[in-house]
Amino acid sequence: MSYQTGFLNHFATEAVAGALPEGRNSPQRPAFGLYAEQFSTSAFTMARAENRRSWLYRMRPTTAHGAFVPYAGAELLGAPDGSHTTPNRLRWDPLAMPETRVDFVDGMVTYGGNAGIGVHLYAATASMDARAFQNSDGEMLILPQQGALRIVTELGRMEVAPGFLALVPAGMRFRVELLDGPSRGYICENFGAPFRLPDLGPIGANGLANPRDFETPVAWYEDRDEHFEIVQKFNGRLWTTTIDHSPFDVVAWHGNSAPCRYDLSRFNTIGTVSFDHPDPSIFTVLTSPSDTPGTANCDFVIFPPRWMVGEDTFRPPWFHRNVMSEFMGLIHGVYDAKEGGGFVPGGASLHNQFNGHGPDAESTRKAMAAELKPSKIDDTLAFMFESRAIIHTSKFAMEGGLLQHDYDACWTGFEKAKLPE
Ligand SMILES: O=C(O)Cc1cc(O)ccc1O
Ligand SMILES: [Fe+2]
Repeated sequence: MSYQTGFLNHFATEAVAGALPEGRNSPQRPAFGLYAEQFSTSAFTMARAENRRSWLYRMRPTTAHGAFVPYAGAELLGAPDGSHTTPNRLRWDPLAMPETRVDFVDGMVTYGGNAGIGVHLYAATASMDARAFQNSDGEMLILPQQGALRIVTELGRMEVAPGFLALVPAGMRFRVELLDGPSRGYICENFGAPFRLPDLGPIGANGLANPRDFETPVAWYEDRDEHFEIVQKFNGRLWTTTIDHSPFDVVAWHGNSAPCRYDLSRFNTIGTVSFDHPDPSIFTVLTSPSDTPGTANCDFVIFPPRWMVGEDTFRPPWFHRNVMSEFMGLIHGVYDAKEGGGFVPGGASLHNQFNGHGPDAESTRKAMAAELKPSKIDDTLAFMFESRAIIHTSKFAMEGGLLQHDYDACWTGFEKAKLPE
C-alpha cells in the first residue's frame, strides 16, 4: 500500500503511466478511452481555501446505472427521531460481534445523532466483496477499535488498524475488507463542513495533528466485469442498485477531495507544564466548524498517552457542565476520569448539553490523594465527538440491552465539604 502525504493537498496520481491528462482536466479524448469525472465535495463557488474537488479518470462513467430502490439491510442504521432523547448521562457496554456473516454496511448501528452528525458503531465479521457503500449524506470518520481494515475507495486503498482514523469524503464509494477477523469500531458521520485541521492560534505553526502525517492513497483500480451492488445512504435512508462492473475503476486522479488516514500516535499532545487541567480543545485532531465562529458542528478530540506534571492541580478532567454535547468512546486502556471501571474499550458514553459529569468517585478520590510527581498516563486512547447540538439517541441505544442503568452511581459517595464553624 503506498500513500501520498499531507492534509488537503492537491494530489496527482496514476496507476497506469499516461492515464492522467497533463495541463487540462477534461481533454476531448482522455488517454486509453478513460472517462473524466469531476467529484465535488464543496460548491463550485466555495472560496479557494475551502474548495474541494477531484478529477477522476475511470473506465466507465459513474452514470451507467439503473434506479436505486430502498435497501432492506442495516436495520439499526438511521437518524434518531428525537423520541428517545434524554438529558441523562448515558454509558454503554461494548457492541457484541455478530454471530453470523455481517459486513461493514450491515454491521453499522446508530447510537445517536443530530442535524450535524451521526454517531454509529460497527461490528462486522465479513469483508465486503462485490459491493460498495456511498454516503451521500456526509463524510465518514472511521475509528477501528478491534481489527484492522483495508478500505478500498475509488481513489485507492488504505489500511487502518486500531489507533488510526480514516476519513472518507461524502459521496465517495468504498468497500471495507477485514484484515484480522471480527472487527469493531466507531463512526462519526459529518453532515456539516468537512473536517479540517484546527487553527493553532498562539500554539504556533506546529503541533497537535501535523499535516504531513495524513496519508492519502495512490490511484488503484480493479478491472472486474461482474455484478456489484452499490448501497447508498441518502436522506437518512439506505438505497441499493446493481451495476455490471467494479466501481473501483479509477485509473488516475488529481485534486484535493480524497480519503486519508492518520495514525493517532503521531498526535503532538500538548498540555500544562504549570498548573490546572487545560480544556480538552487542546486535544482536537480535526474540526468541522459551524457558521458560528468558535462553536464547532463537531470536534474530534483524543485523549492519548501523555505526561501529567501539573503542580497543585486536580489532574483528571474536572466536574463540568458544557453547552456542547459529548459522545465518547475508548479504543484501548483506561480513561483517567473513569478509574472506577465501566467505561471499557468498545463501549461508549454520552453527556448531553449542560448535564453535569466528570471524574467518577474513584478517580476523584485517587486524584485528590495523589502525590503530584510527574506521572505518565500510558497505554490509553479515548476520544470524543463534541457537537454544538444535543445528541439524540436511537431506540437501539436506549433499549438494545447495552445501556448501563447504574451509570449515575459512579458519582455517589462524595463527602460534603466541611465549612468552618
Ligand atoms: O467529559 C469528559 O471526560 C471529556 C473531557 C475531558 C477533559 O479533559 C475535560 C473536559 C471534558 O469534557
Ligand atoms: Fe466532558
